[in-house]
Amino acid sequence: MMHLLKLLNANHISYRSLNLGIGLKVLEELIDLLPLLLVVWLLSSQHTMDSQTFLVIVVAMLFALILKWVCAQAGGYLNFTESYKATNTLRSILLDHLRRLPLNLLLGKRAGQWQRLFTTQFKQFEEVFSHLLADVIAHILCLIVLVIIVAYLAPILAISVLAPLPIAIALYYWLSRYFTPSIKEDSHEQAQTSSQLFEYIHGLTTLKHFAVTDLLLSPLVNRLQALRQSGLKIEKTGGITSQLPGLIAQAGIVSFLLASALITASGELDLTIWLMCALLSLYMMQIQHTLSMLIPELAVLTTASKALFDLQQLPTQALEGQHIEHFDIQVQQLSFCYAQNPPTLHNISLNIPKGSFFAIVGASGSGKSTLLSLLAGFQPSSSGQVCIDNTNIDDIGSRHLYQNLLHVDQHIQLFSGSIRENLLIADPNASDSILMSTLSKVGLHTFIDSLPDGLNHPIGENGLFLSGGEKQRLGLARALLRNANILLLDEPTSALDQTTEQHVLENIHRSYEGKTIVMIAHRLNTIRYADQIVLMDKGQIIAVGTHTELLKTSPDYQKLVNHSDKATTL
Ligand SMILES: Nc1ncnc2c1ncn2[C@@H]1O[C@H](COP(=O)(O)OP(=O)(O)OP(=O)(O)O)[C@@H](O)[C@H]1O
Repeated sequence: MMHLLKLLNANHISYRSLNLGIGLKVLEELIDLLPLLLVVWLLSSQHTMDSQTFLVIVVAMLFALILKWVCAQAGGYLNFTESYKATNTLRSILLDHLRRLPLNLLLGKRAGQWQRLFTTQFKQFEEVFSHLLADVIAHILCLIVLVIIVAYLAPILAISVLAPLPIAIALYYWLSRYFTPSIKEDSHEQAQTSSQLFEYIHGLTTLKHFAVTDLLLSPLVNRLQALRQSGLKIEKTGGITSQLPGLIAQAGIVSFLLASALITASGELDLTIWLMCALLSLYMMQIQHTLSMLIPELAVLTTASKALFDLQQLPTQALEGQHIEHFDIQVQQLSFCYAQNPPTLHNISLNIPKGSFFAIVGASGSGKSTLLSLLAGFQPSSSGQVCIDNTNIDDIGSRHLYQNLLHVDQHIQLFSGSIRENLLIADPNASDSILMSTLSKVGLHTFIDSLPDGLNHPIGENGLFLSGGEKQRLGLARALLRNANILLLDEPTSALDQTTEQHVLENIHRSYEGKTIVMIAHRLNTIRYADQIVLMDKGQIIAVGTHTELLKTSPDYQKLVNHSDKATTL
C-alpha cells in the first residue's frame, strides 16, 4: 500500500474523486446493514408491530434499495473511470520515463518483463482502485459500525466477539512472510515465461532450419513447469494466509457464546439485548470472512505497484540539458564493464574534431561497438567520460543530443507501416520528391518505382517484407534525411554488395560534408580515406593514424589489411 500511495503522490495523481467513489461504496455497504439495524431497533424499542409500521418499513426499505442502487452506480462509475484515468496517466508517465532510460537499463529487462509490466501489472494497479480498495475499506467501516453498536449494547460481548481478532491479525502478518515472497516469485516466473515464449516464437524459424525445434521447447516446458509450481505455491500460501486468520477471527462467535454463558451465570444478561448482539456478531463474522479473502488479494495486486514504483526509481537521462554548438568529440580515459564482467574498454582517450571522418577497426570482440554505443550516450561509462563540445554527454539533454547525433547499426529497426512513414521518422516535413531523391542515393528508387503503391508500400513488422539489404538501405536513407551533426555508423552496409555499398557510402560522405562521422568497418576498403583510423584490440586503442601511416607503423593494421584484402578478393 505504501508504494501505491507513493506512486500516486510522486506523479501528482489526484485521488479526490477516487475517495468519493470509495465513500459511495462504503455507503452502499452500510445500506446493506439497514435490515439488520432495523430488526435491532425493533427489538430494542419493543415496538408493537401493526400494518402501519410494516408499511413504513416497506417504504424505508424501498428508499434504501433505491439509494443503494444510486450509490452502487455512481460509486462504480467513479471508481472505474477514476482508476482508468489514474492508470492511463501513470502509464503515459512511465512510458515517457522508459524513453529516458539509458539503453543498458532498457535492455537489462527481457521483452516479456516489459510486456508484463505494462499490461498485467498495470491492470493489477487499476484493479486495486476499480474494485478492491473500496471493498476492503467499506467492509472495515461496516465492521467498525457493528462493533460500536454491540459495544453500546453490551461492551463485554463486543470485547468477546473481537477477542480472537488480534491473534488473527498477528497470524496474518506472520504468514505473510511466506506469502509475500511467493507473490514475487510467481510474478518473476510469469515475466520469465512470457520472455521465453517470445524467444521461442521468434526463434522458431531458425530452429526449424536446423531441425531442432525441441531445443527451446524443453526449457520452455521446464519454465511452464516452474510457473505451475509457483502458481501452486501462491495458491497454497495464499490459501493458508487467508483461511487460517479468517477461521481464527470467526472463533469470535465461540468466545461470544462463552462470554454469554459467563454473564448468564451471574444472571445479568437481557435476552433481547443478547439476541441483538448475536445477530450483529453473526454479521460481523461474515464481514471478517470476506475481509480475510480480500486482504490477501489486495496484497497480490499491490505488489504490481511496487514494480511500477521501482521502474520510476531507475535513473534516467535528462531530456533537456546543456546545449552544444560544436560537434567535436573528446573521449577521456574511458573504461567500461558490462555488469559484473571484466572491463570491455580500458582507458580509452581520443579526440575527434568536428567535420572529421574517423574509422574504428579491430578484431571481432575488441570493443568497437561498445565504444560507439558510449559515444552515442546509450550507456554510462564505468569511469572516464565522453564529451561533445567539452560537455559531458550525460549533461546534454537527450532530446538535444539525439537531434544532433545519429547512431545507425546493422540491425535496422523498422516499424510496421509504409516506406513513407518509416522515412518520415527522420524528417517529418520531407516532401515526396525529397524522399525519392534520398532513396535514389541508397539505390532504392527503382525498387520503390516498381511497387504498385510506391512510398505507401507496407513493409510489415520490422520490415518483414523487405530483404536484408533493402532494410539496411532504408535505414541509411533515414540517416541521410536526418543529416545530423554527428553520425555514428556501426557496420551499416554489412548486407550490401560492394558496388551498392560504395554508392551509398559516397552519398553519405557527400551529404555529411563538414559533419563528424565515426564508422566501424570490417571491409577496410570502405575506410581507407578516413582522416584517422583507430585500431582496437582487447578493449584498448593500439594505434591511430591514416591508412598510409598505419601501414608503415602498425604490424597489426597490416595484418588486418591483408586479411581484409584477401576476403574482398574472394
Ligand atoms: N550486452 C552485453 N553484455 C555483456 N557483454 C557484452 C555485451 N555486448 C558485448 N559484450 C562483450 O563485450 C565485448 C566487446 O563487444 P563489442 O560488440 O563491443 O565488440 P566488437 O569489436 O564490436 O565486435 P564485432 O566486430 O564482432 O561486432 C565482447 O567480448 C562481447 O562479448
